[in-house]
Amino acid sequence: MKKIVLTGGGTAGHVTPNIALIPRLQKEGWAVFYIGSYNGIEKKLIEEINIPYYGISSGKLRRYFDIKNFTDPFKVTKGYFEAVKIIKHINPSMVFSKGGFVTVPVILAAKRKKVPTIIHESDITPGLANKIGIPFASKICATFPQTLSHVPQGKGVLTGSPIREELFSGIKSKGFKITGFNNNLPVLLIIGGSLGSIKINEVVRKTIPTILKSFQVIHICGKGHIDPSYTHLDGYIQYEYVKEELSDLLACADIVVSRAGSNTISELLALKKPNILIPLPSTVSRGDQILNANSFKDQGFSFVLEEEQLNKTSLLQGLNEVYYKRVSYIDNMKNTKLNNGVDNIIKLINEISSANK
Ligand SMILES: CC(=O)N[C@H]1[C@@H](OP(=O)(O)OP(=O)(O)OC[C@H]2O[C@@H](n3ccc(=O)[nH]c3=O)[C@H](O)[C@@H]2O)O[C@H](CO)[C@@H](O)[C@@H]1O
Repeated sequence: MKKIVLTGGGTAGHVTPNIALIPRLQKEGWAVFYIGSYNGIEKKLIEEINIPYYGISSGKLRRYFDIKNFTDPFKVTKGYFEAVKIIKHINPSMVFSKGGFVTVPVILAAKRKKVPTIIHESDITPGLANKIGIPFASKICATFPQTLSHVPQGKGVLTGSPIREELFSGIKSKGFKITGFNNNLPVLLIIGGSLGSIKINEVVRKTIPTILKSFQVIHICGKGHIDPSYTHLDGYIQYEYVKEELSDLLACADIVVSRAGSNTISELLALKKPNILIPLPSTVSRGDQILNANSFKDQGFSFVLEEEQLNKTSLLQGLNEVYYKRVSYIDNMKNTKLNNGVDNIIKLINEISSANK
């Protein structure tokens, strides 16, 4: 049986694309294994779907000074030796890496064991872990066409982001049943990235009495960020993180407010959900979400609100504007050439593994 190792972790955005590929890989006869960190979000998400999971030591790679810069290289080195051992044991014919720090030792170990690697880059510019991995990879899959100019010529392939199949089969009435909502007012879904967003949560809660006059609100606020003092409000429901129910919740959402993580926005585009994007600012990231958001705005898919401008007034204006123009946003999204990446990536995996026999 052909064996493939998937790797990626740190945030859900580095795991859900791998999860999207698994059913198709299995259908095509691949035995799937996963390498992630000892305790990252990937461990929970992957073990839940019964894929053999191997944890390795993982350290963060930083471009800035931090006292941990002195200890993390040892963790990464330990992770490398663990990954070499695991890859030797599994003996896969392919490694597929979705990025995140934990993937660096895995890619280096695959190189040492002469196993070809494919990397997927979801954002417009490659993150640090993928930058380190790119020279060792056979191909780099990209969500955005602009990414191809950031990778060596001949290595980049525009595949799109793999999207979990179940997201396309959400049922509106089930979403209503889960939330207790109805058809009387439109539904607004708020999702602050896989970890939530304290800033978005804060402004949403300040504005909620006014928002509730026009919308019913599903608020996915991140682990540990549910505020019990708002649970009594009619038409407002909070979740920390949503798993299989996400498809039904999205099915009943008329518009969405979101961070601009690449996977979430690819999902919103695929499901044609008019949206307001509030990208993670460049003060706390490399600015990848700002590029993602502006690219979606330029294509007429999204309304962008910068976090620096986010307050009660701008949020309410944005909601009014997007709801009022929702049909034109949906029309723009119908014309996209950015597609679900599952087919393209599976094809590439099969091609590279056959060429390497
Ligand atoms: C803080 C940070 O580092 N953010 C990065 C991270 O974002 P983050 O991990 O937030 O990534 P994305 O928005 O890309 O993906 C989140 C994934 O989790 C899923 N989900 C989320 C919430 C929930 O309750 N249930 C659920 O299933 C979404 O549907 C999506 O599939 O990776 C992205 C892809 O490289 C980058 O663009 C982001 O800049």
